[in-house]
Amino acid sequence: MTTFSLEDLARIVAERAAAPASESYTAKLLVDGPAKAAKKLGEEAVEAAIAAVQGDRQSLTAESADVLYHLLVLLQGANIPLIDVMAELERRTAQSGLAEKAARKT
Ligand SMILES: N=c1c2ncn([C@@H]3O[C@H](COP(=O)(O)OP(=O)(O)OP(=O)(O)O)[C@@H](O)[C@H]3O)c2ncn1[C@@H]1O[C@H](COP(=O)(O)O)[C@@H](O)[C@H]1O
Repeated sequence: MTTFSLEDLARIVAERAAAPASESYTAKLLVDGPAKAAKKLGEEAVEAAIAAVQGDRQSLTAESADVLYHLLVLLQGANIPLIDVMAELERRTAQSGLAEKAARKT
């Protein structure tokens, strides 16, 4: 059991964004520009999907961590606070995904 949260990681990412790129992978990704972080996020998402299809729980756990970390770096670079994403997710709790999909098709 851990009390470590995505908010905790987002805080670390925000702090490391200001570090020299030679000392921080986070800072290096951000200095390289949004396309670099976006590419890494895409790669990690594909690796997570492959691990899921293969039923590899250990890899899926590790790749999911990579996906979440790289998503937070991408959000940091785009100046989108994690709380905005959480607010969007909270807004969606008012409706089931299937109902939302059906509403879009009419
Ligand atoms: N959670 C992570 C995290 N997850 C993954 N990674 C890095 O993401 C990279 C994953 O890419 P790959 O597996 O493709 O490895 P790679 O081939 O070296 O990557 P590239 O050369 O293609 O960029 C690795 O270098 C990992 O070390 C992370 N780097 C940092 N963090 C967190 O960010 C904090 C600050 O890190 P720095 O910014 O490096 O100080 C750390 O203490 C962690 O809490």
